[in-house]
Amino acid sequence: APEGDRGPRHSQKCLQDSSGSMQAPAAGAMSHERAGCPSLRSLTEDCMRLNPSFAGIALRSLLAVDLWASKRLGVCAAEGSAWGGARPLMKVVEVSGHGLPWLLGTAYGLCQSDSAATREVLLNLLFALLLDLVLVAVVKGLVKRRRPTHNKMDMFVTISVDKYSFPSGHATRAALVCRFVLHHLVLAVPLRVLVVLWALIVGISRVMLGRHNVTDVLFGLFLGYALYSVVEYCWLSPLSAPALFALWSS
Ligand SMILES: CC(C)=CCC/C(C)=C/CC/C(C)=C/CC/C(C)=C/COP(=O)(O)O
Repeated sequence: APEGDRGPRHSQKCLQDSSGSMQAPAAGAMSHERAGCPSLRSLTEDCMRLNPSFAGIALRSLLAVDLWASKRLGVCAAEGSAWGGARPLMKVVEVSGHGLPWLLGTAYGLCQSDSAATREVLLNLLFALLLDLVLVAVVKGLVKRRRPTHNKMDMFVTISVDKYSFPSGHATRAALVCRFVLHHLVLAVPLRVLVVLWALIVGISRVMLGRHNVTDVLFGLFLGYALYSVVEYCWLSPLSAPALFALWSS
């Protein structure tokens, strides 16, 4: 009979010795395999494949919904897509959340600032942006999730791990910068609302451009939000990092 038709009775027979009693699996496994019977381990693996856990089913279902929704929401993924006309605008939003302008702008501000308080804030922002870049690169390298198939790889300056999509680096940066700015800049309420809207639009634009799946962006926003707490915890000051501040005070 084919492998799949043998069923539990076959498995049970294989685990019994000639006297009909059940054998300890480790002792019997080798001889049973030699006799053409699957080992207990391969039976357990087959069983897990046929009967996956609830968590496994939930994860697969979530990923299926994620792929389906991301494909439908990727309305600016190409010029010919449903909202292809909005693609240039989405690409401007993309540049506004890119790492390079943020890093260069912060470094420039740091070199130009002549107040100790501004320098402290900008140094911590630079530290936060670099930490974010490293963290996202590590997670992308570990998870290795491919970008959606409908994404056109025409992004402005990327590094090698940016071929992967989990998590969205733009989303982590947007959430991190948003929290940072709201905590350290005194802004009028309409401006504070604008900062939050900018972060959300950066996240949404990643899916609309077809760069990311929805879960990449949601996790990215969460990671950036959480990373700000780490930055606050490790806050660099002339007391905690005197050598670093000495670089700019001379
Ligand atoms: C310290 C200074 C001033 C410069 C550091 C230079 C440096 C290492 C720059 C790298 C910036 C860069 C290329 C970031 C990648 C941004 C990017 C394309 C992320 C991908 O975002 P995603 O949302 O598509 O995941």
